[in-house]
Amino acid sequence: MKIFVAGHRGMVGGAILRRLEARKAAGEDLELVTRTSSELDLTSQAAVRDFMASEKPDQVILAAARVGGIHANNTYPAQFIYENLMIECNVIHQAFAAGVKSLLQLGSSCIYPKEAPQPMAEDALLTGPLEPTNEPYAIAKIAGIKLCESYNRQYGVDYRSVMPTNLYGPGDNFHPENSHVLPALIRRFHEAAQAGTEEVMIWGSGRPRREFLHVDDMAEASLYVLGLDREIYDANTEPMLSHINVGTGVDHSIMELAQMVAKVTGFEGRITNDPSKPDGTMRKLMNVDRLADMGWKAAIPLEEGLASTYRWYLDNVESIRA
Ligand SMILES: NC(=O)C1=CN([C@@H]2O[C@H](COP(=O)(O)OP(=O)(O)OC[C@H]3O[C@@H](n4cnc5c(N)ncnc54)[C@H](OP(=O)(O)O)[C@@H]3O)[C@@H](O)[C@H]2O)C=CC1
Ligand SMILES: C[C@H]1O[C@H](OP(=O)(O)OP(=O)(O)OC[C@H]2O[C@@H](n3cnc4c(=O)[nH]c(N)nc43)[C@H](O)[C@@H]2O)[C@@H](O)[C@@H](O)C1=O
Repeated sequence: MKIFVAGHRGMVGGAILRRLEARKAAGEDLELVTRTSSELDLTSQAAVRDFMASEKPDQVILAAARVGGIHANNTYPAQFIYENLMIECNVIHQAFAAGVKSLLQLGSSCIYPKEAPQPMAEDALLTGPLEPTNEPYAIAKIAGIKLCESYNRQYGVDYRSVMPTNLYGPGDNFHPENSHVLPALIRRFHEAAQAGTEEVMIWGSGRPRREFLHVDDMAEASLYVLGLDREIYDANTEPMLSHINVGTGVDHSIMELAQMVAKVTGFEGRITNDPSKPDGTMRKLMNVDRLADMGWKAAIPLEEGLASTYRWYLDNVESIRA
């Protein structure tokens, strides 16, 4: 089985690759193909066509994307919609053209309407307006679902989509502005604890609620969904609804998260709010019943994942990106 993991240097692609490498080391007959973005720019149609035509993988895992937190999405909307649409169109179409029968792509919980009923089930897709801070990214991710659905319908291939909640873990992006909240707070609280600062500011009101899934759970869920028998998959995905939520089913307010990060990093000062920064969606808790019915549940509790991610951050603080 020859598998192309697109985005293997990223947080999710890296975790998926580690799992596949472990399976290969345990004796599974796997050939793993990877390319960095400088070796293969997935926004280039010609480059992706030539790559797929020459490599002809059996399976493709699409974990490459333009990714970032609320500020990055709000500041670079053109890059978020353009690059993600191009990557999805090129990888999905050229995989099909090269005869790839099985593909898994990653979307995001931001595909659901801003006011979707909580917890958000898969059938909430396209039932209302999106959250403005990440609408361009969400539109691209919805297009990815529809691409897979359409190729499945017209050509009978097996292209599946998973919709992760907010992810965190080793290999995350700790950039002070462009990252997601959890790595941003690890860095900010760590630096404040080291410097003996009395106050740490968190963006927005602290009231929005988010669901956090460890990337190792996400990698396991991705390979689980990809490996499911067609009958089990079909039995759990209605016709025309080819995506599956991946989360924990539990959420926390941003202030609760900040208090947890303060504890882990040893910060003992005050936590204050910066109301000039956007809250974004107030709540986006996933309904994860469908994946539970298929037999998969998240295993890493947030407290444990936070502590191990902080240890990873300490071990890698000199070399992490940003
Ligand atoms: N992080 C999160 O909280 C969430 C992530 N997701 C989704 O999960 C997937 C993976 O995200 P994550 O691992 O966090 O993202 P990262 O930013 O950690 O990694 C993304 C990877 O995509 C690759 N990439 C980006 N642009 C290109 C390009 N033009 N050509 C080739 N490769 C490219 C990069 O490769 P290189 O390093 O070689 O430049 C990078 O390693 C994405 O689809 C994302 O939307 C969904 C929900 C939440
Ligand atoms: C995964 C998901 O990620 C993005 O959506 P988001 O969930 O809103 O992302 P976020 O992690 O950046 O913020 C979560 C909450 O936390 C608050 N917050 C506090 N302090 C910091 C802070 O220091 N940094 C950040 N980034 N947020 C902070 C912040 O104001 C917000 O209320 C999407 O654009 C889209 O890309 C997507 O799919």
